[in-house]
Amino acid sequence: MTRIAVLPEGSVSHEAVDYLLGDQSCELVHYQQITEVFRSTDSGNTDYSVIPIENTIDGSVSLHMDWLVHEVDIAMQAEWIYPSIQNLIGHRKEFLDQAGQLDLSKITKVMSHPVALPQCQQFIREHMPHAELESTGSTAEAVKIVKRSPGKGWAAIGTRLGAATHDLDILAEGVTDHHNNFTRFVLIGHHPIELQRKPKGYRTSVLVTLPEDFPGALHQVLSAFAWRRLNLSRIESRPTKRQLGSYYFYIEVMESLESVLLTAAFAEIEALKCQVRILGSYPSYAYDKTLNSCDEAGKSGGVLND
Ligand SMILES: O=C(O)C(=O)Cc1ccccc1
Repeated sequence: MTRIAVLPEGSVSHEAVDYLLGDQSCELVHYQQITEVFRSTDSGNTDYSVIPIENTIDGSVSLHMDWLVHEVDIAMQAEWIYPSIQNLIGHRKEFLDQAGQLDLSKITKVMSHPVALPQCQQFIREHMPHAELESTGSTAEAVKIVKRSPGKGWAAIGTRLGAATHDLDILAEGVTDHHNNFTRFVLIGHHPIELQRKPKGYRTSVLVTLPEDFPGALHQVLSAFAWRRLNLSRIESRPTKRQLGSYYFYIEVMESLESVLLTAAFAEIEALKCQVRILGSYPSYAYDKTLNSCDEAGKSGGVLND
């Protein structure tokens, strides 16, 4: 059976891969840290890894992008987006006032994944301005730590599945500051994956490194796509880590590598003496909330007082 490495049970990544797979059965292998998720497919222990790479509010997940580029050589085989509708989770009875109402200002520490905390900044500032913030390897790990530490006034930001997995209370739901909050995930592996779901299109991700001392090089790279009417969905510069001021460009094109237009564009870019490294050419799946049993969208956010 296909084995897929993913962050712990109850993490956003776990919900997201469940959603992508639907009824398709695969064995999920859970790891505490994203570096272990990467290594697992790199060493052949699993066939694929689930990696969150971009978020509506926080932008690129730089650590994960850097691992994809510098630490492993594993192709992107699918991408999809999934909503991050986070919840505040804790031991409810710790935060009740004398009237039996939930008082979130009693919370002393909020723990979560570093991508989830910035998504809920305003909510945290408004309801628990004095709480300390602490990053964990995943939202699910934060829930687990809170579960094991009753009486300390700690709370976690995490998923419904995380609260259910660790049998902890949801204190407030939909606590992200912007409700149109999605995360883009990629499935990386050494072979294409057959999914039952129908893709909405194809994408190709590529790294382009410009030659030194070449005025207008980026302009010419972009022209190779533009005049062929190839749409780009993302472009980002990242340090090569070789010397200060040296960057590569991560570019996503909304086209499959089977397109002759795209291969011609890459040939043109290489003729400009740029280095082209293809990270993957893969199907892209749209989000359809009618297919999602975990979906909390549509619920009004707020503190749960009953
Ligand atoms: O920590 C998790 O649950 C993850 O899967 C990483 C993450 C965190 C926040 C938004 C999307 C993914």
